[in-house]
Amino acid sequence: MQSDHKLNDGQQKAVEFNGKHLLVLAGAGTGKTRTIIARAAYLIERGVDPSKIQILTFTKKAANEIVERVKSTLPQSNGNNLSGATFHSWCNQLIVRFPNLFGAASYTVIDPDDQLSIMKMVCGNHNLEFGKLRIKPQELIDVYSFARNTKKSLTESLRQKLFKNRKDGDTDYELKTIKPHVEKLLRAYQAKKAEQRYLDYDDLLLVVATQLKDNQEARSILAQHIEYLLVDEMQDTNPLQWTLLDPFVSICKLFCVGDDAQSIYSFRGADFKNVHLFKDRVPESEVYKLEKNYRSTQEILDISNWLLEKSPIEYNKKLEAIRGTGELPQLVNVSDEWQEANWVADEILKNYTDEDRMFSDHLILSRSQYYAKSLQAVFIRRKIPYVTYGGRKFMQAAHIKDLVSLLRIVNNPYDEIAWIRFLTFQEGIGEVRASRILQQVIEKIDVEEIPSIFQNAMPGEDGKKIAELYESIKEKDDVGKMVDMAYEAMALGLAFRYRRDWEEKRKGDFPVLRLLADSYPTLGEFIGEGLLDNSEQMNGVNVLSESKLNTAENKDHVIISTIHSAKGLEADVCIVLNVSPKAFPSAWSLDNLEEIEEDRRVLYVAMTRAKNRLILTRNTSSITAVHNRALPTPGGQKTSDAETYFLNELPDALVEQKTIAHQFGKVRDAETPNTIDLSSGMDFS
Ligand SMILES: Nc1ncnc2c1ncn2[C@@H]1O[C@H](COP(=O)(O)OP(=O)(O)OP(=O)(O)O)[C@@H](O)[C@H]1O
Repeated sequence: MQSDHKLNDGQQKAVEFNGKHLLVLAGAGTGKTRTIIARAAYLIERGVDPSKIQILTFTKKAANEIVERVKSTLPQSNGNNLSGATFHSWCNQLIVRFPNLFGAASYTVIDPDDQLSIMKMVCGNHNLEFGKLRIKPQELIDVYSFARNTKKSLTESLRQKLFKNRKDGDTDYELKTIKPHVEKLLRAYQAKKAEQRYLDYDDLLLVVATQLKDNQEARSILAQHIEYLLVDEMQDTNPLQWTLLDPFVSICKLFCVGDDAQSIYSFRGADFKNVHLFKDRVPESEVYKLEKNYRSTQEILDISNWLLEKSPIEYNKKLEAIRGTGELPQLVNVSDEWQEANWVADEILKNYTDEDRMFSDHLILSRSQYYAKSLQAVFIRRKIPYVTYGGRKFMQAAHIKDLVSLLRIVNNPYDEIAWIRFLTFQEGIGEVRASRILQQVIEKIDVEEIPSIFQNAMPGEDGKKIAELYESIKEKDDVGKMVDMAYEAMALGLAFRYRRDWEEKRKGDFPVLRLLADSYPTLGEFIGEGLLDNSEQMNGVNVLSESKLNTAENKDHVIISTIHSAKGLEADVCIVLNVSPKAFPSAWSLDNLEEIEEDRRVLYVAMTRAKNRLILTRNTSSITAVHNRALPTPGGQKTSDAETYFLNELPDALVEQKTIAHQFGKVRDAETPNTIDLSSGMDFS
């Protein structure tokens, strides 16, 4: 066997497991992925028909990668019929392949955007409003999907999704008031789906699961087609997925791998009971453990182990490095995200030139793709090629889309989506009036006439101002200046529309947008790239999106990923951004122990991606900012961001700390503070 296929005794034992069902429960970097790949190859080598092996993973990317790696270990064409898929796409394939059995052949699968459109139709484009509470159609979809995935009641799902799981009298009262209205809308949504023969993603799983549970014939038909089900990332499966897997216990043999300490999808209903209760739930099953970590050096595992030990949950895990010792992880204190972005860029360029590392040796992780936006702007400016994985793209954020809609009209007056967005952004214009105006545009579509269309649409000062704005943006030939101008004109409206989190979250994006715009020669290119980002979703999972510095010839790039999309990834140098108070755990999680612990696992996943060098950055302004804030817990005690901050009691010996000097250099102050004399400078004579 080649070294890439070598297995240790524990892995080998799992691969050759001869019983019925097996769960391999093992820590980060212990070779779970390697084991699942070797298991598939082993079965095929033993004569199992590859088309009777189904590999299930969380993302399409992971499925393809595992299938390709299995094939590469086998003599040519032996693994050709091996199939790897996500739960959703597998169920879709089954529905199509067995049209009579599942009875859903003439149905159309709808994606989350279509789901939202249907819900909007059902709500009549209105948000539900009850006193202070406003429920948007998207939130209704989320509640509906959460309830079905977790198998929780509507009341419980509303409580969890809309009321942060609060259990006080006021919340109960509000819940009771809104529930009948929500129920009516959700039932109407279901009726519309049935009427138009639509299946949303969760329906795919439910159709298959229900049929298999209730119908012995269905089970025996599938038993002829599937012998082995290999499930990756078992800790992130949710109750709905378990309902799907459950009938397969009697249909075929299950081989599942997972790590309870890496369970990070409970917001989507993942339930690591699926691993903890495996033995109880699955008859004739066994659980094997793998304990040796092959990925990281011991110092990286020491800080990761320390983080888990601090948890009230017992994971019984202490990772040990096969590779021995290496560098101490670094904790780098920065004063803001721009300084952080520049420092990261310097570090990567230094590694690239002085240490002979490739760009692709670097993995940069953040909680949200959104957080890494300044970094992306700096990378573009400093010509560091990168790709991004996961998360909502910067250009997809609502406030950015609002502003860009004006630029899109300037760029292409036929762009109907942009027209609707821009027009409905204006106060007093709803979708109906916007469509009427759009009609005029489509009829005239003489670029010269656009200012007059604006004026007709909005009689008075507003229309005139917008018409002038349009003309002055059009005259500019510098994309950055166009952004400036659009922002100047729209800032007030934006600040009002997003008043809930404008200062805190959104306003700071416009300098970034400006910087991004500056790096494009034409408005068309700037907009083109922004739009491209929108088409990167497949099956609800984000796939690769490349920066414009990446051409076919340049495949060496840094990966910027959300931690949630970094499952299974590893890199020589791993930089985790903003490991600051308020971020780990998130300020939003502070009143919920389960969420705090999920955040801990998120950080654990991030840290354990590093092979040789782990760098955590921390924003020092938030260290000082948090100390006065205290939030109540449901039990009434006060906890504060400062108290719950994961790195609070981090032993000095586990990291090397650095503080990055401010751009204009460190000043040398006097050692002790002087006193001031306020009676000087006055002549009383
Ligand atoms: N027996 C082995 N010999 C040498 N290297 C190994 C062995 N097993 C695993 N590795 C290496 O260790 C690293 C981690 O393996 P793998 O990705 O399979 O672990 P994992 O348990 O799936 O990790 P995680 O859950 O953290 O994503 C990989 O680089 C892999 O090639």
